[in-house]
Amino acid sequence: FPTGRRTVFFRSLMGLPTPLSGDRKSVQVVPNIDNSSDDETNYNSWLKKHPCGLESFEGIMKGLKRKKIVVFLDYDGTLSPIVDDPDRAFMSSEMREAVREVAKCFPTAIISGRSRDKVKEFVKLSNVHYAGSHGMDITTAPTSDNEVDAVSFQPAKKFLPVIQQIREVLEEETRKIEGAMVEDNRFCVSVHFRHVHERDLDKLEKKVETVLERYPDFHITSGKKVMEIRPTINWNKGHAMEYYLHTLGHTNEDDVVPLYIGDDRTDEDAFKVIQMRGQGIAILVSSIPKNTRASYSLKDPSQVLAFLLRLVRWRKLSSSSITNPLP
Ligand SMILES: O=P(O)(O)OC[C@H]1O[C@H](O[C@H]2O[C@H](CO)[C@@H](O)[C@H](O)[C@H]2O)[C@H](O)[C@@H](O)[C@@H]1O
Repeated sequence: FPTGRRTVFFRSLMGLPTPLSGDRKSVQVVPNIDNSSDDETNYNSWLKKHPCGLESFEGIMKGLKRKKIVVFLDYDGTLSPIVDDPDRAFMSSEMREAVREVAKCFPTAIISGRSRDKVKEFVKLSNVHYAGSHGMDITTAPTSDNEVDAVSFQPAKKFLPVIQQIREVLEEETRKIEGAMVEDNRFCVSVHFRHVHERDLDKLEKKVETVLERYPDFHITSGKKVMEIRPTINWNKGHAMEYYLHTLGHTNEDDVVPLYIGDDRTDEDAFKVIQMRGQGIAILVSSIPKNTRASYSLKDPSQVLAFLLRLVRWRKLSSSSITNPLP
């Protein structure tokens, strides 16, 4: 990176304000001035470019009655609100029921940065497909009660022993930085800094960078107050989405419409795939303006819930109107 870009990159990585900084809960390094009316104006003008998925629902679904919709959902920040403790990012029972119903109507996959086991433990549904580690650990749902998830693709499998080694080194190196937390996401590792004091952020960043110098096959991506260490392979959430479309038998079909809802930078890879396909619905979950490839937006997980419920209602009404067309 040239120095300027590098600074912007690391500032964004550390959650510090940048020209594109997205997370409202970023560390406050500027005086606390009340900018709420500016914020609202900016959000409203951003909404014109990325209209609310609820308000645009009819327009989005127009002409899709006979199409095969395949639903993809991110977990943190989409199905569950962002909370302080990653181990307590539970989804509500209403959300669980809504996802269960969605999955009865459409093939549905959850693609998360978490380890697959952990996200499944949170979601607790057997009728959805799960992909953990940002799509690097893909399974398909059982087709009968006595089956288990079938592991279908793990493109980073050969890195597994090294990833576990990196996790141990990071745990050791960051142990003395108060608030830092290392999370094992199986094919990737998260270093959380939500609770790290601002004065220690640089130190943490340098420690993680120094560790990674020893592992040239790995790189860091950034999420919400988290550094994600992952193997450098050409595989992301967008590839995972395409993999599912292929596995579910929807390759090259013109009438297949992927619908992806996600809140984070890693979800942009899936939005990009949808944009390139020229068919599909990409929805960003955000309560602040963000640079995104998604066409639509939802403010927070409560709007995601409302959208999913509406989707189920729409499917039920549209299938009855297809089976029993009006005279
Ligand atoms: O792809 P996702 O399912 O969105 O996973 C991305 C990361 O999500 C989790 O961290 C984020 O949510 C936590 C709980 O709300 C929050 O405390 C943390 O600050 C956020 O970054 C998860 O813990 C990470 O491992 C995932 O990489």
